[in-house]
Amino acid sequence: MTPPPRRRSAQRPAERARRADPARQAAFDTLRAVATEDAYANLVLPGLLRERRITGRDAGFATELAYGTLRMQGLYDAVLAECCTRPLDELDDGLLDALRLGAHQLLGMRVPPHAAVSETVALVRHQVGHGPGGLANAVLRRVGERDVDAWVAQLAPDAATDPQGHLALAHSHPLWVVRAFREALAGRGVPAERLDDELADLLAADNAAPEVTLVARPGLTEPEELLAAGGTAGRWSPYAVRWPAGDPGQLAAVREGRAGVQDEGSQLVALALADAPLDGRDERWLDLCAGPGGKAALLGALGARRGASLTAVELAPHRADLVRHAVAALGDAVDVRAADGRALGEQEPAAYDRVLVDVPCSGLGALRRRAEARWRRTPADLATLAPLQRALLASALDAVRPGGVVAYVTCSPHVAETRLVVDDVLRTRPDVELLDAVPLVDAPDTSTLEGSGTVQLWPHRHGTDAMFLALLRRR
Ligand SMILES: C[S@@+](CC[C@H](N)C(=O)[O-])C[C@H]1O[C@@H](n2cnc3c(N)ncnc32)[C@H](O)[C@@H]1O
Repeated sequence: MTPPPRRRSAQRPAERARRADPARQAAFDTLRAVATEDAYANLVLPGLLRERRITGRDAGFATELAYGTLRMQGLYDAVLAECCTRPLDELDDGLLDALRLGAHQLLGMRVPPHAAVSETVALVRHQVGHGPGGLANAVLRRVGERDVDAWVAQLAPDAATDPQGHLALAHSHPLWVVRAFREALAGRGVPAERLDDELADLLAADNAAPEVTLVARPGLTEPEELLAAGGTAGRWSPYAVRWPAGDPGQLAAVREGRAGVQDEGSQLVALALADAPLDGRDERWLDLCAGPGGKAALLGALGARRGASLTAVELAPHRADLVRHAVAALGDAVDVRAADGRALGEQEPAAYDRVLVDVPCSGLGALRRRAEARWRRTPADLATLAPLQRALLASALDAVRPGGVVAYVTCSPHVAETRLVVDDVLRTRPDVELLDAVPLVDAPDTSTLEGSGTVQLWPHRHGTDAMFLALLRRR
């Protein structure tokens, strides 16, 4: 992708400093694309690394620098504001991004302070100008006077009187997200005296780089093939293999669609739907929100082994293409359609035996994967998503036959997207009952709430995304 245009102050060429090193430059360009093009860092950076042939340790450095800086931006901005004589919103945008990168090298990575400062100053001089280079030098020297714990102690609200405000700054999450997570943990039965500790663990897990997990699609390959290539066994899913390092796209099984990259939480919810007890016919499965197709590929593979076909519906045509790609190795066992899932229940009432409705959601359960997401999402998103989630679930329930099972899934633990949606449907549809999903998910502590029947996975407990699952049966 093309890096965003660079703003440069007028100066003679002789004053231009040496180029920044390629890894820092790639991280900087990623931050600029996120800010100016609404881009996703996890899509931009790998492209830049490939294009510029940045590999190995340098690629690892650029990745940690870009993603870590984006995650920790809330904390770093507070530190930078303290160290800068001018308000941050008056700074050149590129300068501010470079300062954030410098702060992460000083406070979040083991970069020697002199290198963190001098390389960032070189980046600023090259990208922004000579004068701002001086400012960057002064600000970063002040940032480096304390370590991250000392900065948190100085700048965060008092943990005793404002525990959530403290955690929000210390773990660099927006306060509304911290509050939503706390409510979600409390709603899952975490006792009051443990809430803030568990909340801190959850926020910390969001700031750690997630490991790559593969799925060996049943019938197409075995986990052994991936283990022999260097993976280690997954924790919960029998099809999961943890991939330690390197590009899994280089594996033949992944290239050929016999395996894929998939979080273990996503595998577990698809497996729970496939394993849910069912009387009678079990031949027609449906995935109502299929793009980009990870769960469709696993369900399609599981179904094919049992003689069931899968229909995969996705609204966005380009995402329907991604689903086609993901399920290509399954041949005609999966029928992919670009269509509005909200209409399907009316178009094909009571036609399916098992239905997955993995609704569009805030993604608050996958913040560790999308470094910038926490700063983009707002509480207003939940209001937009709520009617869509309810309409898709209603359509899924209409599309399933009496006796059939619907899995309502979100990649968010927010009560508005999980419990409230399920409570509403159980209140308004007497033809729907909640099944106990907990025994169908082979992982511990998915519900500390006795008898809730729904499953909540957590990054800090399970190492998965915070997936939510409710299994509903049409009576
Ligand atoms: C959470 S994602 C699904 C992830 C997918 N199950 C997987 O495992 O790869 C939700 C998907 O629903 C799609 N979507 C949104 N509105 C839809 C609608 N009305 N009908 C069908 N799909 C929709 C989005 O484009 C998005 O691809």
